[in-house]
Amino acid sequence: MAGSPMELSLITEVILKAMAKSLNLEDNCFLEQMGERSTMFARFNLYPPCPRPDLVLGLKPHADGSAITFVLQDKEVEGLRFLKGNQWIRVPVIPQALLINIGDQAEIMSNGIFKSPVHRVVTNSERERISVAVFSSPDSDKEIEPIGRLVNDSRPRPYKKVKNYVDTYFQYNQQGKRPIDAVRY
Ligand SMILES: O=C(O)CCC(=O)C(=O)O
Ligand SMILES: [Fe+2]
Repeated sequence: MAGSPMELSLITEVILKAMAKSLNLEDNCFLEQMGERSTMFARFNLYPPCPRPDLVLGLKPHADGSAITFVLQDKEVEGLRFLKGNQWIRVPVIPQALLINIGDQAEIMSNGIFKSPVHRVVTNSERERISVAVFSSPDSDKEIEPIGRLVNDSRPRPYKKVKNYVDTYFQYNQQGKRPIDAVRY
């Protein structure tokens, strides 16, 4: 499995460079905001079987606080859903695949061009499900902000400069609010 911290930090670099390229920006512009000491933390999720999936979620709706997130899903049991419009879209099981998700900090750096999608996990009445999520975030001492070239009259800048967004994220999440709203003008 691709998944050692070294490999994931290399993949983070490749993805952030490709994202910058796709917007005709300097390859390293997102990476520079990540700083020298960008961080990665892993969350291991275990969703036990639940007799009432209609009543109980495995993980409540949220968007990730990272720049990007890697998710290694269960090899057999699906459960992840992304919100598109007002519909929850099912993510299929693809054994060994790493799902890469955009987090709030990539939304901020890209001035909202890349969206950090809301997602949730449903429970399964018969089977347990496991997943591993690795959150790749900027150095907590580094200030991030929308890249200057992405700010213009038709896309004014909705986000303030922010440092240590992960802290804000957890405070807001705790209160049941969408953390990215804390850094909007
Ligand atoms: O269990 C999953 O597939 C996704 C987990 C997730 O969204 C998270 O840990 O933030
Ligand atoms: Fe998530």
